[in-house]
Amino acid sequence: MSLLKVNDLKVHYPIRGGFFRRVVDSVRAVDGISFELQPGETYGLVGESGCGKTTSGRAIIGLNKATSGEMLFEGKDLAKMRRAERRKYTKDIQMIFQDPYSSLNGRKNVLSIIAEPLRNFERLSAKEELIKVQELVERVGLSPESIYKYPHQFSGGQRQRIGIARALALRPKLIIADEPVSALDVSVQAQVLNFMQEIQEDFNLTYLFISHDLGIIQHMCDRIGIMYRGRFVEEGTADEIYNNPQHVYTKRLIAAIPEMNPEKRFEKMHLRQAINQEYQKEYNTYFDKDGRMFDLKKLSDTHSVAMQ
Ligand SMILES: Nc1ncnc2c1ncn2[C@@H]1O[C@H](COP(=O)(O)OP(=O)(O)OP(=O)(O)O)[C@@H](O)[C@H]1O
Repeated sequence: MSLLKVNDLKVHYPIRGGFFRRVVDSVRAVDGISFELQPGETYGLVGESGCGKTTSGRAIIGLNKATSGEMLFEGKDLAKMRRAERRKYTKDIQMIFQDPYSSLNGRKNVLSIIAEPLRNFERLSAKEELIKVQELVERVGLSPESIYKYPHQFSGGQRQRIGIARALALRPKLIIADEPVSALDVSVQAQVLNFMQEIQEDFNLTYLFISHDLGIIQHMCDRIGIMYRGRFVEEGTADEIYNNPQHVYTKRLIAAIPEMNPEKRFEKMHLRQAINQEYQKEYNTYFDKDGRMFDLKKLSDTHSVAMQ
């Protein structure tokens, strides 16, 4: 059984207007996406800013309400659960946020920050709690004395490690990582990503990895869903997406990855021009007469694309 099965998920934000602030329209942030996460895999959600990646992650963890659709976690629909029932799953699904500084309470020391989820869910004595927090802090590569320090006393990479320790405290099954390294220096990004891969094995974690950066997604993910305006345009294994992209939008995203090798830059510029021409010439293959994406069509067991 898949760990998480998302079925036709929609999240629409109401737009209110007029004197009575009535709902006059809605933003279709997520407009019918479906995907599954298998235990132990890393699934990447990728797309440009505003395509609905964060909203999808927040709906799964319960920070945004789903307008419709299913989110089956180990077969149980999170979307239909009441608050109290859903709380049980808070232990199993945790989130790591983009900006480790604003997601950690600056007035609390590391001990309180990491102990907070434990206090909410486990009845530990002060000593047991201290031991557990110390183990977690060491596991994420920080010194034992770190627990008495405050977030501003750490570097960005270290703060993200504190966020990870906090997410790990309840031994979750699924971690939703929303742009976990975008706020970090490039030199630190690789360290944090490699560390996330290391703990994935140790803690048996499944990741839903959200990023606009295809380079990072390629490094981290087994399978990838490409989002565009609240919908999927393509889904496949990392290899299928990178080496055999089918949708013009996926091709565009891949061609936009900066080329480090100066000899290949010219080649890449030509590729981008060719894709732009394809976009104009073949528009009807990818979008219907109202400019909407088609539904995903299966090309193989693992590869699907939204084409006519
Ligand atoms: N609370 C909200 N109320 C109204 N519209 C919202 C709200 N949050 C997000 N949106 C809109 O929903 C759409 C999707 O936003 P979302 O943040 O999920 O995208 P994203 O792909 O994660 O982008 P980014 O990488 O910039 O965070 C955008 O058009 C955004 O403006």
